[in-house]
Amino acid sequence: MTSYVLTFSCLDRPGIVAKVTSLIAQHSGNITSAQQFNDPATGRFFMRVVFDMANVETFSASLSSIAQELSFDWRMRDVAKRKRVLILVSKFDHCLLDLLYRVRIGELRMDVVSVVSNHSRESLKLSNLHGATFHHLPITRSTKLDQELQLRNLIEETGADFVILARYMQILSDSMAQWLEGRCINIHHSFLPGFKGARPYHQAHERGVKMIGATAHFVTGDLDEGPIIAQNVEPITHRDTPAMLIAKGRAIEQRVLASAVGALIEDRVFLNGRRTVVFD
Ligand SMILES: Nc1nc2c(c(=O)[nH]1)N[C@@H](CN(C=O)c1ccc(C(=O)N[C@@H](CCC(=O)O)C(=O)O)cc1)CN2
Repeated sequence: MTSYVLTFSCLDRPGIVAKVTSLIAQHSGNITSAQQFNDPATGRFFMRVVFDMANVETFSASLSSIAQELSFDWRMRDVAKRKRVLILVSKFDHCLLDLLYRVRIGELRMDVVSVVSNHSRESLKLSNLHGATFHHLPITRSTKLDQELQLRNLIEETGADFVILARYMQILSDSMAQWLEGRCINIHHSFLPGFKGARPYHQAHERGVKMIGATAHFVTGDLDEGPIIAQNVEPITHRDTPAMLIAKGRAIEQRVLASAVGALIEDRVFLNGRRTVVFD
C-alpha cells in the first residue's frame, strides 16, 4: 500500500468533495487526512487529501476526467517521494545552516540538491553541507543576466522542485521571478508589509517599533510583495540597538523559514491570487 497526497483547486460548487472522496473509495483507497477551504472572496475551492491506495494508475485516469469536467488544477504524488530543493544564500548563513540541520535530524524530509552563493565557500566559512554540492555564482550589476542564466541551468540540471532564498541579498530579475513563479520562496527579515528592502532592522530601529518579525513569501518581480506563507514576531524594547535586533531576528527568521519550507514540501501551500492558503 502506498500513501499519496492529492491537492487541487477549482471554482467552488456543490459536490466536489463527494465526487473526489467517492472516487478514492471506489478505487479501494483509504483517506487518512483531508482539509478544504472555500474562499468566499475569490469563489475558489482548495483541497488536500492524503490517502493510501494499492493501485493508483486507474484512479489517476478517472481523476483526470473529473478534473476536466470540474476544470480543476490538481497534483498528486507519492508521499515518500522527497522534494528536491536548491538553496541560495549571500553573506549570512544562519537560515541555510538551520535548514540543513533540520534535514539532518529528519524534521524536513527533503533533498538539498545544491547550495548556491554569490560569495565563495571560503568567505562563508561553510564547512559541512551534509552532502549538498556548493556553487559559487558571483554577480555584479553588469553580469546579473549571465549569472541568472547559470542559475537557471543549475536549477534545471539538479531537477530542483523548489528554490529557497535563505538570506540571498540579490534581487532576481522579473524574467527569473516569472520563470520561478510558485516554486521560489524568500525569507524577509521583517514583519511585512513593514520595512521592505535590504536593511529592515535599521528601519525598525529608526521607527521605534516594539515588535520585530520575519516573513516567508513567494518571490515575484515586485520586491518583498509576493504572497505570504508564514510570519512570526517577537517583542523588543528601547534598549535594543540595530545589532541586537539583527541578533534577535536570526531565530525568528530560522523558525519562520523552516515553517514555510515544511508546508511547501508537504504540499500544504496553495497560491490564491495575491494570497495563499496554508493547511496545518
Ligand atoms: N524578484 C525578487 N528578488 C528577491 C526578492 C523578492 O522579493 N523578489 N527578495 C530578496 C530578499 N530581500 C529581502 O528579503 C532583499 C534582498 C536585496 C535587496 C537589495 O536591495 N539588494 C541590493 C544589493 C544588496 C547587496 O548587494 O547587498 C540590490 O540588489 O541592488 C533588497 C531586499 C531576494 N531577491
